[in-house]
Formats: sequence, structure tokens, C-alpha cells
Amino acid sequence: MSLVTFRQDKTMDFVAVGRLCIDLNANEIHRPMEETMTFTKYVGGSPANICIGMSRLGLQCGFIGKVSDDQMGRFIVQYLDKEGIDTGNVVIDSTGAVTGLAFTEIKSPSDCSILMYRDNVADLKLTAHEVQEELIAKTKIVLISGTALAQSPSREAVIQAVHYAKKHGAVVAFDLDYRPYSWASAEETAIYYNLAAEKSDIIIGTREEFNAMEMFENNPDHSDKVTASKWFDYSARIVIIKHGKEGSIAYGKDGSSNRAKSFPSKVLKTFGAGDSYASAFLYGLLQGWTVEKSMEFGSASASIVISRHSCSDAMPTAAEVAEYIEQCNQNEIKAN
Ligand SMILES: Nc1ncnc2c1ncn2[C@@H]1O[C@H](COP(=O)(O)OP(=O)(O)O)[C@@H](O)[C@H]1O
Ligand SMILES: O=C(O)C[C@@H](O)[C@H](O)C(=O)COP(=O)(O)O
Repeated sequence: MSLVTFRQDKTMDFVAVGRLCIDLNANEIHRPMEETMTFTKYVGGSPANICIGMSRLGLQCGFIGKVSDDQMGRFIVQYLDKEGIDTGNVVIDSTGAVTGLAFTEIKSPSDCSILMYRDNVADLKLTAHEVQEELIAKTKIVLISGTALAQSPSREAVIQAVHYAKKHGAVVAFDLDYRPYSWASAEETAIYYNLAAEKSDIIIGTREEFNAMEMFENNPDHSDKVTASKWFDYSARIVIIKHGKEGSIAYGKDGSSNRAKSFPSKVLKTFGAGDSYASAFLYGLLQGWTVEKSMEFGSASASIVISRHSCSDAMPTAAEVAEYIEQCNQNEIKAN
């Protein structure tokens, strides 16, 4: 009996709600951004990366978001269209808002950071009225992303999307996606993350992101089991805590737990790991795989994406991920 079941009468697999932004990834790597002269432009934004990842894996996907009425907004929509993602609910801002920029700094494979310019961004201006119920009504999973809860009216748009998801039997996946610079205070973060998590069937986050949610909780040791157990009293069926290179652990409402190791990787940069992991994990669940196999698929996808320069554009196909797993298994057999 699987922990999560999906309505098979739906014609779409996955819809993400949240930010669409631009990644400007440094071309000159292994140096601080003060010395970087050129960047490569990619579509970015954690929910956008996850959606592109799901589409690359062969799923029918849509996006609910807002972009700026300029070249950057048009670049984003054209890219999503080319990837086969339904952009019918990507709204063009009319207030002069801009596209969020994420400048990335790759000082070393383990020392990467992101400088985000997010003043007056279009993605946080999505309103509840702009969320199309008919799009959510036809999808199996709705992904919400934590940063979209940071400001109104985006905050209310996410809550409305969750309401539609519950009404139409869509699974709600919550990727915590905590970006401190988008929030007014740590208290606001904790309050709104907890409200969203109460409605979510699948919750995915790093240990640090869950810590940010637990400001009013009693979990001084930051126990993953304590973190997960709280959410099974609400809607959650699966709670995943990610631990970087150390891998990840998933807890199930049925009392199960599964640990997944990370895969070997020629790491170029570490960002993009979580988004690729989430897309491939959710893909696995949609195939009817076990949590364990889905975690393996997510972990392998992450190890591929962190070896490449971009996040969105680096998202692998299902065949690439399967081949990588096979190759790593063969290498392990040879090594033993
Ligand atoms: N250095 C690494 N080498 C191999 N896999 C990694 C590495 N860092 C992360 N991963 C994989 O990506 C997953 C998510 O990474 P993590 O850093 O925990 O999330 P996020 O990118 O959201 O911060 C990990 O559970 C692991 O499977
Ligand atoms: O989420 C953002 O706004 C930044 C992303 O565009 C960027 O690609 C990134 O940091 C993704 O890393 P992850 O969310 O840690 O997987």
C-alpha cells in the first residue's frame, strides 16, 4: 500500500506555484564574485527548476506564477514553452515589477553562494484571483514553494492554490525553499510555513529549513524523527529531511523510515541539488515506485545536476538518471 495515491483521472501530472526568476551563474569559477566578469543566463527559481525537472523526466506539467513585462519575463515564458510546460497560468505583471535575479558564486565545489536581487519582484505579486482553479483541478500534484509565502499577495495565492488542490483531490507537495532575504522576520517564516505544512501531503526540506519552522517547537536536538512526527497529525503522508552530501531521510505516516545515500558526483556547484532531488523523487512516486526507490532516483538526479553549470538547464531525462544509477552500481561492484 503506497503512502501517497494520485488521482488517475487527471490529465496533468504536476503544477508548480511560485517564483520564476533568472539565474546568472558565474562563468569564471573558483573565485569570488568580485572577480567574476561574465555570467550565463538560465531560467531559475526553485519551483521553476523543479517544474522543468519534472517536464524533462517526461511528465505533463504546468506553472502558476507571474513574470515581469519585459525581455526577462518573455525569456522565461519562451523557455517554459520550449520545455513543453503549460504557461497558460503564467501571468504578465502590469505594475512595472521586475524579475528576480540570482547571481551565483562558485568559489569551490563546496563553497557556493547565491546573491539574490529580489526587490519589487513580479513573482510575489501573483494574486489569489489569478490562480486558475481549472488548471489545479486537472493535475495530480500541486507543488508549493516556501518563498512564495513570504509576502502578500503571493502568500494568499499559494493558500488559494492549496484550497483548490484539496477541493479537487490533488496531492500537495511543499518544498520549504527557505530564502531568508525574502522574509520580514523569522517569526513570520515559522508561522506561515507551519500553516502551509498543515495542509501538505508531502513536505521536503533541509534540516536547516525545518529548524527555521520550529521556532515555537520543542526540538532542541533538531531530531529528524521529532520533526517528521509532528506533521503526521495533520495531512502529511511523507516528510523528507535532506542532509546535503550525507543524503536524506524520509519518514512515512505508516511509521516507516528510509535513508538514502548521496551518489558520487564530480561536483561543480552545490546549488540545484534540492530542486533536482525533489523533481526526481516526486517523479518516482508518480510512477508508483516505493519511497526508497524514489529517493534513490532523486539522489542520483541531484548528483548529475550539481556536476553541471546550471540548475534548470541541467535537469536530466529519466533515461539519464537510470543510466547514472546503473553506472554507479557497476563502479561499486568493480570497486568491491
Ligand atoms: N556534494 C554532494 N554530492 C552528492 N550528492 C549531493 C551533494 N549535495 C547534495 N546532494 C544530494 O542532493 C540532495 C539535496 O541536497 P541538499 O543540499 O540537502 O538540499 P538543498 O539543495 O535543497 O539545500 C541530498 O539529499 C543528496 O542526495
Ligand atoms: O531558488 C532560487 O531563486 C535560486 C535558484 O534559481 C537557483 O537555481 C538555486 O539556488 C537552486 O538551488 P536549490 O534550490 O538549492 O536546489
